[in-house]
Amino acid sequence: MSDRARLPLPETAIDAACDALAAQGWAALEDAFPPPLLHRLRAEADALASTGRLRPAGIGRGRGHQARHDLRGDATCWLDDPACGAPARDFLAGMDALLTALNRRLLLGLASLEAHYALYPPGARYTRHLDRFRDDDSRTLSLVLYLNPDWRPGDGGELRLFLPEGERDLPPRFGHAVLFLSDRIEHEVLVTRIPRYSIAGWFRRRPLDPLRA
Ligand SMILES: O=C(O)CCC(=O)C(=O)O
Ligand SMILES: [Fe+2]
Repeated sequence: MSDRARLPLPETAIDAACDALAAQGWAALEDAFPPPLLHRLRAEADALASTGRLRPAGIGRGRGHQARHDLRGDATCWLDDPACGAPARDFLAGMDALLTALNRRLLLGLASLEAHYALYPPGARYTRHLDRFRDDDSRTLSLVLYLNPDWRPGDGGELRLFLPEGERDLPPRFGHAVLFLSDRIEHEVLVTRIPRYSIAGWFRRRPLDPLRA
């Protein structure tokens, strides 16, 4: 079966994710993505890394943007960059279907997804933060998909969620994904000991005042 035929994600996985999002503000999606697509995404991320297309990320937005490698050590490339090809397009097309399903079930009013490949080199981390910018509240639902076939316990790079009941560490295992409410769930990427690959994305609502966005 082609990747396209296996996307959107299985209805059962989407239903379970919506239930978890409504109940607790976050959801793990384990093994919902087709492995051939995951391997193509990882190959594209490797190619971007080896051709210098991944750029050091920063924190904040617009004039508040700063490079702070002590706080955030990943390098990124947006999936709509001309350097990205069919794997990124197939992923984005599948996520369009997920967006529609999320809107139908949870009435979130999501309008678009922005997503980037991210590579955290050994020693990198991303300290505790919320994904919503102070001056832009359109990021609504965060999505992270992990692309690390060789990850083993002890390699680090877990995503730590700060939840009312305590901390929860999610390993960046190949094909695992997590969704969480961007304005609600504080999180942190623990120091990784291996190169850690992912796609991080944000489903956005239309800004309330598009002229100011
Ligand atoms: O890669 C992850 O697990 C989370 C990344 C993250 O928090 C971000 O890019 O805002
Ligand atoms: Fe984040």
